[in-house]
Amino acid sequence: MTVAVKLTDVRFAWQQAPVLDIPEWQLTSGDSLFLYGPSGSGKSTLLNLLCGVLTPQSGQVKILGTAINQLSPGKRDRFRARHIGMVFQQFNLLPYLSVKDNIALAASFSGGRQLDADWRHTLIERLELTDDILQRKASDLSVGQQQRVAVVRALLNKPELIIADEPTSALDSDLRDHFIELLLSSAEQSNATVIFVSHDKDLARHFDHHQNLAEINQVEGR
Ligand SMILES: Nc1ncnc2c1ncn2[C@@H]1O[C@H](COP(=O)(O)OP(=O)(O)OP(=O)(O)O)[C@@H](O)[C@H]1O
Repeated sequence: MTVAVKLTDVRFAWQQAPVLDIPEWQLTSGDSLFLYGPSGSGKSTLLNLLCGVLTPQSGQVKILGTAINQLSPGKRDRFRARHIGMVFQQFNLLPYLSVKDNIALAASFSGGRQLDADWRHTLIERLELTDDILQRKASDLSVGQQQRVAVVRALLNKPELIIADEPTSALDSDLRDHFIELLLSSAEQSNATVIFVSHDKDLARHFDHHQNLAEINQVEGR
């Protein structure tokens, strides 16, 4: 069993206000985790530490054996592009580009990885992005369609770690379940580790493990 994520003595504060104090936390490669906790408890902050968008004031954030918080900003960006797929609340699609071009743009950030054209095709089919959708501008899509494009983009480069932050908040319950099944089965095909944050506890049943952030975070009242 290899370790995908390992945090040691991680502390993070926003302007002197402590948000996270995590003595130790780890995830095994290929696991899927549903992470929950009340609003303001630090879930998004933790995800941003995992993908190196934020760095902790102390401690170590190891992703796939690399201490991401100790890399220079440029190396961190390259590491993220190569190894981490992110599906966040705002899908970060470029509104004036077509869906096809949004996907092509993600492929160009592959961090030097060779794009697998068959995998791209499989993802587009699984997430039911029809030719009509592929030609449309991202700004003309429904929220559900944008979410599906965001998943294709996140999985395209076969990242070892997939981080999703409330990606299904705008979907009805049938679409939501379908979306998660697609996300998880696509991740499984590339043996990726998945961390999924949501307020909706009903979604937990899709995941191997469930954890309340309060179980690993020692900051009082979070
Ligand atoms: N950019 C920021 N500047 C200052 N404080 C921040 C910033 N982002 C978050 N915080 C604070 O950090 C704490 C944790 O916020 P975070 O967004 O990580 O929580 P969360 O669990 O993801 O919440 P939610 O479920 O509502 O999205 C909150 O008290 C929040 O006000």
